[in-house]
Amino acid sequence: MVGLIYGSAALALDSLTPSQLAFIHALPKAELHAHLNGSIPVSELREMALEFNSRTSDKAASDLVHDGITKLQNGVVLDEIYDFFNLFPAIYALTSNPASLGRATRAVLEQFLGGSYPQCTYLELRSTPRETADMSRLDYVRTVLDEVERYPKSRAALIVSLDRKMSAEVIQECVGVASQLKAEGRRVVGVDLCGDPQAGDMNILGEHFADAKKAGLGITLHIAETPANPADETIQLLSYAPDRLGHATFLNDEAKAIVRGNKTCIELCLSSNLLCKTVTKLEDHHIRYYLQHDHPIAICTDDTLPFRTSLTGEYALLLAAQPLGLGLSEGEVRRIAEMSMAARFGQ
Ligand SMILES: CNc1ncnc2c1ncn2[C@@H]1O[C@H](COP(=O)(O)O)[C@@H](O)[C@H]1O
Repeated sequence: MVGLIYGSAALALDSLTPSQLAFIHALPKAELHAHLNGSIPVSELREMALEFNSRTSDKAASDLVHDGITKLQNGVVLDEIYDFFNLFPAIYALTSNPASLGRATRAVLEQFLGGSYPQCTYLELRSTPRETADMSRLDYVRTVLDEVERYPKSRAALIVSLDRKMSAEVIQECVGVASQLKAEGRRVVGVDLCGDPQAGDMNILGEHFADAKKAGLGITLHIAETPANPADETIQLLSYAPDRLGHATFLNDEAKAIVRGNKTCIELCLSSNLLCKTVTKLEDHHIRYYLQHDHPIAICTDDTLPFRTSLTGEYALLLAAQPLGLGLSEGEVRRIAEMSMAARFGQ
């Protein structure tokens, strides 16, 4: 199933010739940066919302869900990136027990890996373990893994996300859950740091990332996603020796030198950055810098639900002629896809 897409990615996709589209479909590529609760197909979420509202007598919860889903269906317009995080309470109300979380995960996996033209060859899905009245964080991760592991190892794996707002105790619990499940042979391949880019204390993270590394997990961090992220925070996050980085939009020269020296793969999400207004226009996107330096990158979707995009759409933004796309050659796009496959944690 390929979800409907809108905006820049849809325009770029529409401008491609049939042979260019066939080229993108045939390209082996990895989706390495997709947040589970931000990637639920809107049709599935709408059904889940109808069922939720028919069951609940909690008027406030029902209104929250109704308003949230209506917004997502109509297309979200964000004034700035911080508006984005307000979308999640409505979605979280719908994925708060093992049955609904499993159902949402199945739909996300099918969206990326199913159909005649799967969006990607391999998906490294990520999600933040949530404790609710109906599940512990361990139950949460097990529920997601049960769905991920329906696909072969060569197609799907899970990254456990840590939210910047989590306390040290909860971070320790999440890294413990990820390490335990990996040791049990479950398909957890890494940990991520995500959430509101201005929240949290980045000083508490070092020992937990060291533990994750010891457990054999890859580390990816959302870094310098906004201009408000201070340079010393970025340098501190880089000192945790991440294997990949998300966004890395506002790196200064010192940070760029470290990242280039370590050849750290950058997960780039073009539509996400444009819609969150951290990048003004496609031609100004920091992908250009990394391409100029032949630095490892992976093109990813981030959150297909609010950003109304798909991985095929994001690749169309690479290939489409300017001004709809970056006008890269098929050779350049192939090289980018190869870099995404080379940066998988679960190889
Ligand atoms: C715009 N770019 C972004 N920057 C930072 N964090 C993001 C994000 N997009 C999503 N998330 C994080 O992922 C969670 C949803 O998926 P899961 O509940 O984990 O499956 C969001 O609540 C947010 O913490």
